[in-house]
Amino acid sequence: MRGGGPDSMRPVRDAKGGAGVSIRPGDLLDTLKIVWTASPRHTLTYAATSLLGSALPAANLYVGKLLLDEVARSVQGNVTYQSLLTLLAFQVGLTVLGSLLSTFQGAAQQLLGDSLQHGVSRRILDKAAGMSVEAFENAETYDKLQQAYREVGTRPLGVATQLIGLVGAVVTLVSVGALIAQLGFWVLPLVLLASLPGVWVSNRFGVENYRMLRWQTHDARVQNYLGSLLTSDTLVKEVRLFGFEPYLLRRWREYYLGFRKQLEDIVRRRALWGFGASLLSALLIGVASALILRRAADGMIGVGDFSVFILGIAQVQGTVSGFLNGLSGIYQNLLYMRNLFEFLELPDRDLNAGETWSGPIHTIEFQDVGFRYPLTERDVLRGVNFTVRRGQALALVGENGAGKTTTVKLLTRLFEPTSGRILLNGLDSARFSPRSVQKEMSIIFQDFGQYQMSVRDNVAIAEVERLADRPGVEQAIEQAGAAFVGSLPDTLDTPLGRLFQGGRQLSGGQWQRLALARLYFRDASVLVFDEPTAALDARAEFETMEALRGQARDRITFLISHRFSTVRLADHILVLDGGVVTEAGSHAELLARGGKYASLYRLQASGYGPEGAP
Ligand SMILES: Nc1ncnc2c1ncn2[C@@H]1O[C@H](COP(=O)(O)OP(=O)(O)OP(=O)(O)O)[C@@H](O)[C@H]1O
Repeated sequence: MRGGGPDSMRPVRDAKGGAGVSIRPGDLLDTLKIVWTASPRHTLTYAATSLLGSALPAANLYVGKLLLDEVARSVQGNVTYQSLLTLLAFQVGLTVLGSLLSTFQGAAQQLLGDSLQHGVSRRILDKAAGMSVEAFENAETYDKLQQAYREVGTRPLGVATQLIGLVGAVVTLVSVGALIAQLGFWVLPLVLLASLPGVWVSNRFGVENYRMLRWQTHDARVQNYLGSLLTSDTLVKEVRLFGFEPYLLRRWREYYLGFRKQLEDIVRRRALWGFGASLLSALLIGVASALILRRAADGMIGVGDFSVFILGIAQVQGTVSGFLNGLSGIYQNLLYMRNLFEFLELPDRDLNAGETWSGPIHTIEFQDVGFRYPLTERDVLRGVNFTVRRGQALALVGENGAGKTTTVKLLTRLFEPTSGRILLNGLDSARFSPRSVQKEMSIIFQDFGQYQMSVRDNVAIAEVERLADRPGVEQAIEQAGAAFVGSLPDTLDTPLGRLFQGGRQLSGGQWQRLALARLYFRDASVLVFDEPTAALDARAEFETMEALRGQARDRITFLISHRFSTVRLADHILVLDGGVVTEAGSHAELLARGGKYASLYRLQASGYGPEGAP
């Protein structure tokens, strides 16, 4: 798991703590630019229909008032049926216009949302594709990426629609307000005032809710991870056998209970404040109603005016609440956008920066190489020196955590050394672009990928330019001894894995052979085997090592293995201990030296019986 296993899980944090993020002045404009670029046509359509629609409530109120006044006058007999019908036609016209506008508005919103989701997802994926391995191994960056990607479907569109909604609300408020204001100068302020308490409450708790969710991101990820352990097909065997389901469920529930406590706290406080706010609002509306009825009793306003007041209150309240909710919504969405911008602004690691390396690598020399993982306090490699030449195989041995994989990460330019240099053919590797150097290297990692794609894709993605090179794939499969491919229903085109329908699941060793085929498929002068035989049976291991020796003739081979039967085949062996090279030499030399290598070798050999001994 990224960011550590369950042992490194942090406790649920307090929801009321600061979110640690605040929006910047340019964020709104930047967001609008993103929206506009996603689809200018739909942005315009949405804005135009939305703003036109905002003027309709006032028009409706006004026509309704005229209609009521006419009906009242018709009681006295001085109104023609014709004039009533004309007003009705206006009202029907407004209704039709309203539904026409909202139809266009809805369609534009859906299409704009789709373009935005695609556009922003694309930017996030582009960014993720260019991010260093280091960034992925950093929990904070990884959280940012996850959050940005998770909410990409709603947030940017939210800012746009809410902002246009705000302008629309102003149009509605001004037009409806102008009608209400004619009933008396105090009516509008009272009605506006009555809307505020409820809106304040929803605004305040909306922000708090958002902060709570933000704070829960890390813990929610841990909880999700725990859930995924219980639903994973690959882990089910281990989980059942060790029987740690109750532990996982308990941890999962602990996180849930933590979230629940925070939610209950917010819901309780929100309910209390909400109740108080609605009482206050009812009181203010009561006062306004009493005052207006006073004027009606005095014969100063008619039935049409009264309808404007009654319907206007609801309209103003709804619009003010929409306006302020829109404000807080924009704020929350902008907080998300800030996270997105911060993510997009993370320094890129340009894999193409530097001179372009071309041609085979003949020698690799580590000169005093040291390394410390970012944000950590300990050097995991110190003063590592060695030279390896074409045709040679170098084995790295050492106990778990000794620094073997890290050495390979530096060699393959996934990370850069914090001190010292790596020379390729005598030239400083740092001068050359990581991508061009990586082109000369092929690798099978300890935790190699099991791609839920076809057999052919699993092999050929090592060199995507040659995806169609069927003979090349077949050759690599043969070199890797992955003969089982021939008995798959569609041979190279058989889909693999259980994720998708029709996929064939392979055994661990079969997957590993495909990973080996992937390594062979790339035409590289440096081959790196990080535990290449861990999942292979004895025969497969032997064959692999034979093939490896064949391959190694005109290449440089790096081999990490805990199996000494494999390691002894290497020309040169480095023993790493706590990030330092403690012994170096050939198998025979190291045995003769009688140091750590010799003792580890004898320890393992004794496990294999007398034949295993040197
Ligand atoms: N991404 C990382 N961030 C911080 N520390 C790391 C990271 N990856 C590895 N380490 C630390 O670096 C040290 C060397 O790890 P490395 O993976 O190179 O060991 P290894 O010799 O390959 O071990 P193994 O035999 O278990 O594969 C370990 O102490 C490990 O905890």
